Amino acid sequence: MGWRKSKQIAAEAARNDVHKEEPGPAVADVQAKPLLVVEGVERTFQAGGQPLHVLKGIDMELKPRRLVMLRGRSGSGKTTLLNMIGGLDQPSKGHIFFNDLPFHAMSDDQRTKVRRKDMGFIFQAFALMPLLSAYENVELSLRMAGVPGAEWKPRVEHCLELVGLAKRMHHRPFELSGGEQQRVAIAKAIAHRPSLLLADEPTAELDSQMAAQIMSVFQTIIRTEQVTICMTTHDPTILEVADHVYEMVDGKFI
Ligand SMILES: Nc1ncnc2c1ncn2[C@@H]1O[C@H](COP(=O)(O)OP(=O)(O)OP(=O)(O)O)[C@@H](O)[C@H]1O
Repeated sequence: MGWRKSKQIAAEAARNDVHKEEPGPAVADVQAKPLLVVEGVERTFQAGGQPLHVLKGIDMELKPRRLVMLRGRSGSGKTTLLNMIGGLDQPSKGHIFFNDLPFHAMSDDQRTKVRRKDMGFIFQAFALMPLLSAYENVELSLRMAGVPGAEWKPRVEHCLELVGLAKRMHHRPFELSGGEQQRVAIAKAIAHRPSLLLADEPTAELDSQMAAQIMSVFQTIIRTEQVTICMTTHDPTILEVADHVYEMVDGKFI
């Protein structure tokens, strides 16, 4: 359901349905506290001795269990913003709150701890270990997240099933298609149960059919794993599955 649509339904329910004791899911969803808040964020780099203003005052929020897309031309600042949301970089000005934690004021180490526990990342190039099977790749991320060994097997199998690769879990990346490799990367990114998944152009290397499969997997994991997804894209054909699209032009949303 689109963001606007769920908002409309929530407003209507609030107006008409005064007898209901419990709010319906749409109402609960709209009222949910944001997982992430970005306020007046600016980012300036020094390039060739000159300041380069890449982000020029960004405000946004990510509500739980939403699929949010950042769209914009190459160089408009999407990756810079995604890095900031993921705590990989800090704003020159403005505030970022993740789960109420002030990312803009925290040290690298503090942000790294939060990121390892509560965030997952997916990139354009699938970032898998080439000599490890799909299973071993996902298991590795649990090992690195410090998840107890007894939980690995059921969790790895569950995540690979969720992305539709139960039958291919012992294949290595070169034995899988690009779309399948990206699905392993998704299983790897969600294995430690993050609340936020950040994806930088996750469909850029894929044909339209594989891209549609990735978007369908994203919709599944939002529902079943209660994750929020924020992704960048150039691809106009996948925008329709987004709950909300932020359009970026030259470091600002329009
Ligand atoms: N560390 C840095 N130092 C200097 N300039 C940078 C740095 N990181 C990004 N930039 C510049 O900021 C601008 C925005 O880059 P960014 O990667 O955020 O754009 P984008 O919208 O993600 O582009 P694409 O779609 O091509 O990935 C570019 O002009 C880039 O060269």
